[in-house]
Amino acid sequence: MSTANKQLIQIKNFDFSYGSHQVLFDVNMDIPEKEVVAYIGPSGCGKSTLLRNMNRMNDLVDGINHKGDITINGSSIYSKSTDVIALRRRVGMVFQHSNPFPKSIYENIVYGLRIAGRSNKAELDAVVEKSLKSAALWEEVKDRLDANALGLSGGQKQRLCIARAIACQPEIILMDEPCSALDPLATVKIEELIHELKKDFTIVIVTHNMHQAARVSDKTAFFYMGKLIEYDQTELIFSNPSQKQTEDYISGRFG
Ligand SMILES: Nc1ncnc2c1ncn2[C@@H]1O[C@H](COP(=O)(O)OP(=O)(O)OP(=O)(O)O)[C@@H](O)[C@H]1O
Repeated sequence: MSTANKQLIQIKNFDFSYGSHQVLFDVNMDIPEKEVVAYIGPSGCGKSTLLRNMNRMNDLVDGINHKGDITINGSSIYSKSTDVIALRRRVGMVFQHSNPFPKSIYENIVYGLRIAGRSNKAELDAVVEKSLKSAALWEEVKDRLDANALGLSGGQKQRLCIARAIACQPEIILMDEPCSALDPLATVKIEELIHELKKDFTIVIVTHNMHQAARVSDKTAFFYMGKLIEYDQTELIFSNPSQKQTEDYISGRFG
């Protein structure tokens, strides 16, 4: 049973502000290992901000403040001893608009490994094949690994970005509206991929697409104005939410 999975990520009494603008209020949430959690809620409710805190991407923004904590495997990501680069390797990220580097398909995948000083060709070749297979892209690109990644289709570029994240052997993959720029067919492929990936990874996905949240996730969190209103099994959220705001949102009455 998926509910028996251990809690990998714990978000505790988490507040977050950009300067004087507080955008998250006392968020508490446990995320189980090897499950998919969807963040839903109206625009500006703080979903992406929370996601970007989980690998400290927000550190790059000036004037930010947080209270509370986020732990992974029991260790605070904010502790003085946290190596932020290593954290971002453990907690990979895929963005709304795919962002391959203007390099070959091969070099995109091994980019993180090269930065980490790994240069053994046999090792890199193996990582490229494994990562592209995991991202369901290998068959489409195995004969043109030296081709520029910018020549791939939108859906292929997004799967390449997922493969690039996988190559760093993360435990967690954060996805910020990964399908919003894709056509329905490419979206289906990514959703099927998410099902496969959860065998090996814990996935948190921000989506505006209610059907997508219902299809891909085990648990769903509904946010409204920076507060976590409801967090439960996806089936329950979509069939019998306990909060009226959740019901109004998923039934399209607001947002
Ligand atoms: N870098 C930033 N600097 C200042 N304010 C920001 C920054 N990023 C986001 N915000 C503000 O924080 C609030 C929450 O934004 P966030 O992007 O987290 O919401 P969201 O729920 O993901 O929205 P959307 O669904 O539209 O992407 C918004 O008011 C937004 O304007």
